[in-house]
Amino acid sequence: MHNLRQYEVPLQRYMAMMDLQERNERLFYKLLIDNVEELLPVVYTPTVGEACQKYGSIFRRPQGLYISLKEKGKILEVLKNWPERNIQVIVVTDGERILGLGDLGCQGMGIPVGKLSLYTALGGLRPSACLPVTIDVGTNNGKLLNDEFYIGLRQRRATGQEYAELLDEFMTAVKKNYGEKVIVQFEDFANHNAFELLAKYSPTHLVFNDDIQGTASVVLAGLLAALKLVGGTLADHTFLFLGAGEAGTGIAELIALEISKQTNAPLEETRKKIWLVDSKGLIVSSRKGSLQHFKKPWAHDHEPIKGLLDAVKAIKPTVLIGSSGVGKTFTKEVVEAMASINEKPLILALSNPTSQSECTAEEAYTWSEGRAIFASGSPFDPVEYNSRVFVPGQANNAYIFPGFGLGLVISGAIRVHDDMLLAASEALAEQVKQENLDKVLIYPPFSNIRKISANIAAKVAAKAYELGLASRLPRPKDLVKYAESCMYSPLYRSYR
Ligand SMILES: O=C([O-])CC(=O)C(=O)O
Ligand SMILES: [Mg+2]
Repeated sequence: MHNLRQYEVPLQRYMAMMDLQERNERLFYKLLIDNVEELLPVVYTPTVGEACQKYGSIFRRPQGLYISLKEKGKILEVLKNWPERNIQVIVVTDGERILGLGDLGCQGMGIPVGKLSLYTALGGLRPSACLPVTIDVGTNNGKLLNDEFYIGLRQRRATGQEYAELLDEFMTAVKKNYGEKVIVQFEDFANHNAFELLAKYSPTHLVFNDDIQGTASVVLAGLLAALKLVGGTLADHTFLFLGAGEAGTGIAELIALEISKQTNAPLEETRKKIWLVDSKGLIVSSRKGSLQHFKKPWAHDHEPIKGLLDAVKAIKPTVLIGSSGVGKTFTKEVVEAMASINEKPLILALSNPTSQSECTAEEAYTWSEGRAIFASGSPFDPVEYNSRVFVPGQANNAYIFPGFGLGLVISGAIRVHDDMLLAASEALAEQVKQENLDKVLIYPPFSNIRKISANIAAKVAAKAYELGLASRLPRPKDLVKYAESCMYSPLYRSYR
């Protein structure tokens, strides 16, 4: 840590950590686990975003497995080339929508690598059981296509049938090579592919889209915890989203599902408390004809409204959620409008990395005169306002996917079910203590994350057993203890 702290530039710390992962994996994990709050922003969001942008020029040794269009017809062979046989989790991207940074082609490899290092450090999966994969179908990023250091195929993205066939060969090869119980986590695909891939492979594979489902679960957990500060039930709230892509519609759907479970009202009804704004304005029924299919459930009856500020004034939300990937969109006027409608406005600026955050923590607290309950996808330091210290929460799927995956592994689950996402949310919300709420913090600190992950894993596994989706029998009695006993620790053995 002493050596690492000599570097002042975050990207240099990232490179030093990647070198360490290559040189001494056990020490890498020991360091990451013991200094999780300090190192998470280095190996993960936000620094991993910059690393992906500059991946070609900082490239030293390959990490992960690249599968390109050139491997078509040979993907099973390529998988067999990977030195580890016993894979439990794959994180795969095609690099088309890396965080809120857009198409970074196969430089997106930083994301599967980073996510999987959290699977090990936060969720306790063995490093050798983790396989990062980047599917290289080209890139539409002109800057990268002309960059002498670009490491991927220099062509525009394959689409349509060519794309679908490559992905299908990959999914088939994965199941053939690793069996039914390998988790495939889709990460940072563009909307048009993300929803389709999830729908297509959910019935036959153990698949999970972190941007749709993981983000939804972590946000729902924060909302459940926030109810202890604002009072009422979820059904008493009105939600407004800026951004109607994977995160926005995924979160909206999970909130609607939870309200429906709590109140026995049908989903079509509970969805009506949730409004979404996209780049063309409020999503309303008159737009239905031209909406992408994943937005259609959110087209409620209302006059058309163009901008976010007018939408806030018209809808009067109690909760404002940013999931558009566009930074600085929660302006002073927007936050002030939220603060004039609500005594304690709940504001979540989820887009990553920090540059894409809808507003900063300081802006949220200052513009709301210290009344906002705020969390963000990327980390922000505590803020002092009017001699009070506010600690912003990090509403990042890193809280959920490692424990969620551990729960799938320890139960031998063969499919993901929405009820498991709800179970994960409840498990995370339970870990928010009064001392956190006293600081207006709606997430627990990351310093306890392995304990949190074990609890999430236990709840997810319990749900898998309940639903008849678990294949590891008999069911262990104490699932928390069992989860903990399965977790990898980078221990140094004593030989004396
Ligand atoms: O990687 C993160 O920090 C969260 C995430 O999945 C994304 O922004 O796409
Ligand atoms: Mg993501």
